[in-house]
This record gives sequence, structure tokens and C-alpha cells, in this order.
Amino acid sequence: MTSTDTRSAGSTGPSDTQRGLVLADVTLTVGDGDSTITALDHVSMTVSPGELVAVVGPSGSGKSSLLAVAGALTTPDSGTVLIDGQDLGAMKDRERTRFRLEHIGFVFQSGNLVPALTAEDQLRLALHMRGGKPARDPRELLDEVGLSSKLGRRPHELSGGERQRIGIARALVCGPSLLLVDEPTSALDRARSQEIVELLARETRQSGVATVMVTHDHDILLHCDRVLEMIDGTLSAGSRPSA
Ligand SMILES: Nc1ncnc2c1ncn2[C@@H]1O[C@H](COP(=O)(O)OP(=O)(O)OP(=O)(O)O)[C@@H](O)[C@H]1O
Repeated sequence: MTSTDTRSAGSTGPSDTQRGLVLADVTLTVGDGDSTITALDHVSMTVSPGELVAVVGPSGSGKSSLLAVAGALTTPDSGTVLIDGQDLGAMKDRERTRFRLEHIGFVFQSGNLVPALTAEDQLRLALHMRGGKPARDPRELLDEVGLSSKLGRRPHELSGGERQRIGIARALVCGPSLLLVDEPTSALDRARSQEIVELLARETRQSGVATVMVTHDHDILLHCDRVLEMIDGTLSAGSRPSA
């Protein structure tokens, strides 16, 4: 099977190549016994700081597996995963969990907010779980995503788009190196979807985070720096609709 390294142009030296996400020849098999499936088949990719990369592909092609491996939730059978030059495979379980809290932000399909918490407290909880000094001020970040007037609202008092904005702010509040985003627009109409991906693109650039977004929504690909396509566990350069 072929693997495609879709490194972006513009890297300037060894220290630069170490930053962001690097997957090198990663293979993951899932299931057991006779029903083993190769979910990721010799996958290589890099995502630089400040770059938004979309991953598209049919259902069952391995997109969630890719996020799980990049997010230090699943350990691949072989290959290397580096985040800011740190090798996830060389870490013990506890170390990897701590690394995930400190360096990786997740945005889920429908926000996955805590129902009882206000917008501001969703971010404060994330900071509390990570511990240490706050990386970003929750109020400033909520202002940046357009929710300064809704700090005290709970999820049921917000629209789907607003909940997704909080999900994005929560994923960024600890100042991650890598942002992993799973179908962020699946519950939104077209206009809200455009707003959410524009926000993700802006935050990716402003905060210099390396962002990987899995999506089925081809209308939002224009806002991404690159599009990769996953088919049967292999990754190749995909096409982006023209403006
Ligand atoms: N724990 C598991 N046990 C067995 N098979 C699994 C497991 N997890 C994933 N798979 C299989 O691995 C393949 C890749 O799954 P994955 O969830 O990564 O695909 P996907 O592209 O994210 O799909 P979707 O777009 O439907 O979410 C599929 O064939 C799936 O059935």
C-alpha cells in the first residue's frame, strides 16, 4: 500500500520540522481473531503549527482511528507519532495521559459540554483538570469566539453553533500544540457551519496550533489549508473545491 507524506512547504529547519504533528508509517489493526481490520495502513502525515488540515473519506475508512492515534488515545501497532518532537510511543501510560491533557485539544461532533456548567465554567473545568498556570484567560477566549455576552449560560440555553464555539474555546484554553476536531459541523446548518470552520481557521492561525479536522462536509473545505483523503486506511492528497 502506498503512503503519502503531505508535508507543507515553507519549513525552515530542523527545529521547525519537529513542531506540530508528525505521523510516520503508522499502522493500526483493530478487532481480534479472524476479524482483524487494518484501520490505518502505513499512514504518514505532518501538520505544521498554524495549519488547518481536513481529512475526508468514506465511513469506515479510518478517520476516527487517525484521530485516536494522533490524540494519544490509541497506540498503533507500528510507526511513530510525534507531537512537537515528543514521541508518544516512548512514553509510559501516565506520562502519555499527562501529555494529552497538556498538549492536545479535542473538539467533538456536538460540543460534548457538561450540561450543568456555564460557558465560562466549561473552560475553567478544563484548566482545573490540566492543573498548572492557565494558558489562556477563559473570558478573553470566549470573547474571541463571540460569546462574551453568554458567559453565564448553560448548554441548554445556547444554540448548536454557540455550543460548538464553546467546545472550540474549551479545547484551546490549555494552549495545546495539536487540535483534533471530529465532524464539528454535522449538527449545524450551512451558514453556521461556515462560521464554525472560519473560526477554527482563524484560531488555528492566531494560536499557532496544528489542527486536524475530520469532516464529511465538503462545503467547508475551502477554509482549510490542505485536504487529505482516507480510503481503506491509507491517506493521500485530496482535492479542495475551488473558490
Ligand atoms: N474497536 C474496534 N473493533 C473492531 N473494528 C473496529 C474497531 N474500531 C474501528 N473498527 C473498524 O476499523 C475501521 C475504521 O474505523 P473508523 O471508525 O476509524 O472509520 P471512520 O472513517 O472514522 O468511519 P465514520 O466516518 O463512519 O466515523 C472500520 O472498518 C471499523 O469497523
